Order: sequence, then C-alpha cells, then structure tokens
Amino acid sequence: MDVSIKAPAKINLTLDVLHKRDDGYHELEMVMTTIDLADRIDLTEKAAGGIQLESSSGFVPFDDRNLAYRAAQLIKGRFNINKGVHIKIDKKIPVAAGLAGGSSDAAATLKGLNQLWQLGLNLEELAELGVELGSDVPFCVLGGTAIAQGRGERLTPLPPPPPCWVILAKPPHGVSTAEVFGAFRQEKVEKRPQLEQMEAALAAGDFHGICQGLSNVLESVTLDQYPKVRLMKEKMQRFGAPGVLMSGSGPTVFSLVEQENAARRVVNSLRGFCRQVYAVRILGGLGEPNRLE
Ligand SMILES: C[C@@](CO)(OP(=O)(O)O)[C@H](O)COP(=O)(O)OP(=O)(O)OC[C@H]1O[C@@H](n2ccc(N)nc2=O)[C@H](O)[C@@H]1O
Ligand SMILES: Nc1ncnc2c1ncn2[C@@H]1O[C@H](COP(=O)(O)OP(=O)(O)O)[C@@H](O)[C@H]1O
Repeated sequence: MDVSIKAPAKINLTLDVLHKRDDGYHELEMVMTTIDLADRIDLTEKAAGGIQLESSSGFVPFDDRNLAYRAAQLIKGRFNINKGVHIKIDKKIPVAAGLAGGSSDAAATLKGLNQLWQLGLNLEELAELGVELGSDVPFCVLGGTAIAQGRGERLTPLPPPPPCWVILAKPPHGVSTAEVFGAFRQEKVEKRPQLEQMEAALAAGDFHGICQGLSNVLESVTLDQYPKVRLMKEKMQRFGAPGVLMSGSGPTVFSLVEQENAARRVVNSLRGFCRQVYAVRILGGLGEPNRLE
C-alpha cells in the first residue's frame, strides 16, 4: 500500500521570545498559519525492515539527519513495526528558510505512517510524538492557524486570516535557527507582538488589523546579520504591500496582499533582485488552494 500526503509550509504572523529556559530552549509565544506552498511525501511499505529516503532536492540530508527519516524511525521504534518504508520527498519548500519545511515533512510522515500501518493515533497523539523531533512539528501536525506557546508544542487553534495572497522572497542563503536564538538579545528588540490584538484581528477577519499586528522579535537578529534580508523587507514595503514580516528565524520575508493586481506588483518589484519568489494562498479551510501563474 502507498500513502501520499501534502506537507505545507508555515509563516509566523507573530513571534515573541519570552525568556531562555533551563533546558536551553527559549519560551515562545507565536501565531502561525499554514500556506499553500507544500512538499509532497510518498510513503511505500517495504517488506524488509529498513527506511529508505529519496528527495528531489540536493539540499536535504538523505540519512537519519532528515526529519522525515527520523519520524519513521520514531514510529517504528515506538510501535515495534518490523516492516520498512520508502520515503520520497518532492521538495518545494525552500530549506532552512523559516518556513518549517523539515518539520512539515516530519509531521506528514507521522500522519502518513499512522495511516499506512493503521496505528489509530489521533492528531493530539501525533503532535505529542512530533515534539520529540522538533519544536515546530506539533503545529505542522495540526496545521491551520494557531497560537503556539512553550517550545511551540502548546497549541490553541485560531480562525484563519481572510483569503489573501502571501508573497514570499527567499534570499539564496539559509539561516541556522540555533544560531539565531543564540544571538538573540532582549534589549535589542524594538517592537513586540501584541497577541490579543492579533487574536482580535483574526476573530474579526480584519485583514488590515492582521497586517498591522505582524511582528517578529527575531528580526532584531537576522535583519542585522543579513542586510539583504532587511533590503528585501524594505523593497516589499515600498511597493505597497500592507503587511511585511520575516518568518520564523528567517531569512524568508513575506507580505500579505488582498488584491491580485497588488500581489503582481509586489512580485514584479522583486524581479531581478531575488530569484526565489513565490505567490501562494493562505490555507485553513478557505476553499481550494490557488496560485498566481
Ligand atoms: C523559530 C521557529 C518559529 O516557528 O521556526 P523556524 O525559523 O525554524 O522555521 C521555531 O521555533 C523553530 O523550530 P524548529 O526548527 O523545529 O527548532 P528545533 O529543531 O526544535 O530547535 C533548533 C534549535 O533552535 C533553538 N530553539 C528552538 C526553539 C525554541 N523554542 N528555542 C530555541 O532556543 C535551540 O537552539 C534548538 O537546538
Ligand atoms: N525533510 C527536510 N527538509 C528540509 N530540511 C531538513 C529536512 N530534514 C532535515 N532538514 C534540516 O533541517 C534544517 C532546517 O531546515 P527547515 O526545516 O527547512 O528550515 P526552518 O527550520 O528554518 O524552517 C536544515 O539544516 C536541513 O538540513
């Protein structure tokens, strides 16, 4: 039997770092939402017990450093599964971009193997397993729009933003999440997210309120270390995008735009300046996903 499953990227609408914890991780408070930029995971059962992995991207590891591979290892070990699996990752989400591509592949693998091997786990149980693989995996298991607290594992679902375009610009380099957290200093933060304001804007479907509430304290690290990322953000703002923010630890910068012609203007403004530009829709039960051609 085969299982194919979509692994969508996320963006952060807000990201606040509250403090550093005794376990070395940072206590976070963020709002995340899934977008229609997705990898595809194909799982094929193998009689022999091993895990094999292939990917369309040369940028991801093919061994147990790959989060999808580690998800399969975790499931096999925890539930004493003797069968093996071939994992094929059709990679569309840029790697080390702040878009949780690896975490989403891991979440999709957990969900797919739950189906393939009929384990009967619910989403909460899969999310609990997911946090052993990475802080963003529980959110990727649940998807939609949610507040994520703790390391990212305490999730509270929220209504999705109203339909809009998400324009993403990804510079050629990636960033290391661990290095960004390592360089983070509270005293350098100029603007902090207002969680209640973002919750109220989402509840009211208030697109402009959502744009005004976009805020990510990790910009204080990544925009300083990578001036090109700052430039990209300024360029998007200059070309009329109402809300512009860096996602996660970066370096991807996104803007939210309501109208298609305005979205095209922002995409065109980035031509010749940034090679990896995507225009996609927000996901979250709002009808069929759509793309700008
Ligand atoms: C910053 C965020 C926001 O969504 O996303 P990305 O930029 O990676 O997409 C996430 O919290 C990232 O989650 P994820 O990429 O799963 O991180 P992990 O593998 O768990 O951790 C990588 C490293 O980041 C640091 N880390 C991560 C999460 C956290 N709450 N505190 C931390 O200090 C730790 O040094 C850890 O070793
Ligand atoms: N399936 C995967 N897809 C992408 N990256 C992966 C995967 N498995 C492991 N990685 C590693 O995880 C790191 C973070 O990648 P990714 O999840 O794409 O970014 P981010 O954490 O910034 O959202 C990269 O160094 C990459 O080598």
